[in-house]
Amino acid sequence: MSTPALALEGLTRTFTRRRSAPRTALDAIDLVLPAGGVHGLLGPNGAGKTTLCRTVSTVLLPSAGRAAVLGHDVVADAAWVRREIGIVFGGDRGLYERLTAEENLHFWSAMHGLRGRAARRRSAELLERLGLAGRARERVETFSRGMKQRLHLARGLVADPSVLLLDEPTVGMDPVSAHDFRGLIGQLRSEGRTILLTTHDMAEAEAVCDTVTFVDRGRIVGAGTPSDVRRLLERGQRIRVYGIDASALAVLEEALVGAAPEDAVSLEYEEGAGSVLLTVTGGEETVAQVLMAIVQAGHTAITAAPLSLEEVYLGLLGAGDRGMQL
Ligand SMILES: Nc1ncnc2c1ncn2[C@@H]1O[C@H](COP(=O)(O)OP(=O)(O)OP(=O)(O)O)[C@@H](O)[C@H]1O
Repeated sequence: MSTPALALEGLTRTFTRRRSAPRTALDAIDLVLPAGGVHGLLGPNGAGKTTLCRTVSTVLLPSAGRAAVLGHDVVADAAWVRREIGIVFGGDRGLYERLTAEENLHFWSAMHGLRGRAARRRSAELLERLGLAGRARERVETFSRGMKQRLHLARGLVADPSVLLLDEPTVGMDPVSAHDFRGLIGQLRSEGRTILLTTHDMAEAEAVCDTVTFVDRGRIVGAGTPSDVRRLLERGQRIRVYGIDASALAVLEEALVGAAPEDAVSLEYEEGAGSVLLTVTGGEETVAQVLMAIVQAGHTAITAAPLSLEEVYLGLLGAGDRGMQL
């Protein structure tokens, strides 16, 4: 097998602070990602995505375990790793707002050892490529979120890295800019680069990634391909049962006991509407058993709809403690 782009072995990062208990942001992560392609790291706020990017990019030291980029250890071979990777963080960090786009890129080119004409050529190339040539001489503070993110990406590409870490790059962008930015990610992929993309947007992961790894509370809770994600989306239903009063509710609750695992069904009684909303997470079989139990309890006024991305995602994260496999 060729050298993986990223190999994490028991990677752990704990933050210790004087007055509070230590916080484990990465908890013994094992992960191998092949060279080439877009690899998504999906997780909610606080999952550990940024800490992982910062550790892999040598900004933070691991507390335990190891991480290697293209076979080079991020601690022992930090200088090599820094040369070989590009980092793009979402949000406002890392750009000099008072400088123009061009000045920012000249600065970052200089940081990578490019001077004079070489720096100017590289900056011009990147500004052109990222659709910013027309605004090259304007201050970054006048840019939209999408333009700033494209400039961030230009900055990440200055050293022509083979591995790019994109940490929530489309956060705060309008849908059109986010769509265009995903197009750029596709282009970078087709040039043979490896892209690690963190996001909390499941649809984004499905749209651009070759593999997705779900993280929650510093641990990996699932991994698979976008078609696994698609299957997840098709999993589970929201079922509404009408014509329910308090006594019918008790009967229905009883009928559901044993029909499906307890944590696969959540029930919300809407007294005013006289209906019950059941959120069922699980495969087709679980949904079928729940529907059967409802019908057997004497109800036929039922509607069912697939779960939203958000609901499936939360269901998956909830399953993390049980060691979920996609
Ligand atoms: N410098 C730090 N000092 C103390 N705790 C930290 C530090 N950086 C991160 N943490 C904690 O580590 C955990 C993981 O944070 P991290 O920023 O890596 O998550 P994330 O998945 O990137 O979330 P977000 O999407 O909100 O950026 C959180 O509980 C966070 O509070």
